[in-house]
Amino acid sequence: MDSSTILEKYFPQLSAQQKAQFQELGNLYVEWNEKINVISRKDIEHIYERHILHALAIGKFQNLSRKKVLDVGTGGGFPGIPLAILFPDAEFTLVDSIGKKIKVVHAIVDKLGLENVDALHQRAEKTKGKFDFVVSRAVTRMKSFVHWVHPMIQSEKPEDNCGIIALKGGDLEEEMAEIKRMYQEVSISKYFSEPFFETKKIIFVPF
Ligand SMILES: C[S@@+](CC[C@H](N)C(=O)[O-])C[C@H]1O[C@@H](n2cnc3c(N)ncnc32)[C@H](O)[C@@H]1O
Repeated sequence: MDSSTILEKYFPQLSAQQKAQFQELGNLYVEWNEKINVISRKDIEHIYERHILHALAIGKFQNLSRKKVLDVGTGGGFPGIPLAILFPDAEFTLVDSIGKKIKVVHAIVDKLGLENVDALHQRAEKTKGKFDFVVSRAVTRMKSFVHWVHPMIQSEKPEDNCGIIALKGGDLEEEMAEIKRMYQEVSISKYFSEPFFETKKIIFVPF
């Protein structure tokens, strides 16, 4: 499986180390997905587009360099692991309530030598610490999500941006009306031209 074409098209500044890590990442998911289902099996052949590039859309929306980032309900590491490769100077904490998924995250992080990722087997609501951004994909409705994570969001520098950045799809009007907060919706097609992204959105809830 070759990552270079699709990732380098949108991220031409990747270092040789990042390119090698992304290349290895696809191979590791193929290997692990045979043992533990972290990605829908029919999707594994599209891992670079539908999972890795999808996760990296967050990096197009917000520069996470030197930020503290929490990925809630990371499953096998999405969006956290691709973002940790893209932003080696940011600190990532990945949590999931299913232990075997965190086991996959640990194995992948070790194999890639990622030093900026901490992966914890725990429920989102129990997470300790403060983060600039909480990211997620496909975890729960935004109303519950805001409730879980709002105590954990706080920028160390009050003048900086902070909040929730979620990858979502489809019609979100009803779901987002429930949160009764300001938010921003950005179509991922703005960044990536593949038809897969036509219905995909980034939702930013500032805090
Ligand atoms: C559909 S999967 C998505 C996984 C990953 N974010 C992705 O996009 O591939 C949802 C994940 O959220 C996790 N999850 C759901 N509720 C959670 C909670 N309260 N705390 C931590 N993890 C939770 C589940 O265990 C599951 O791994």
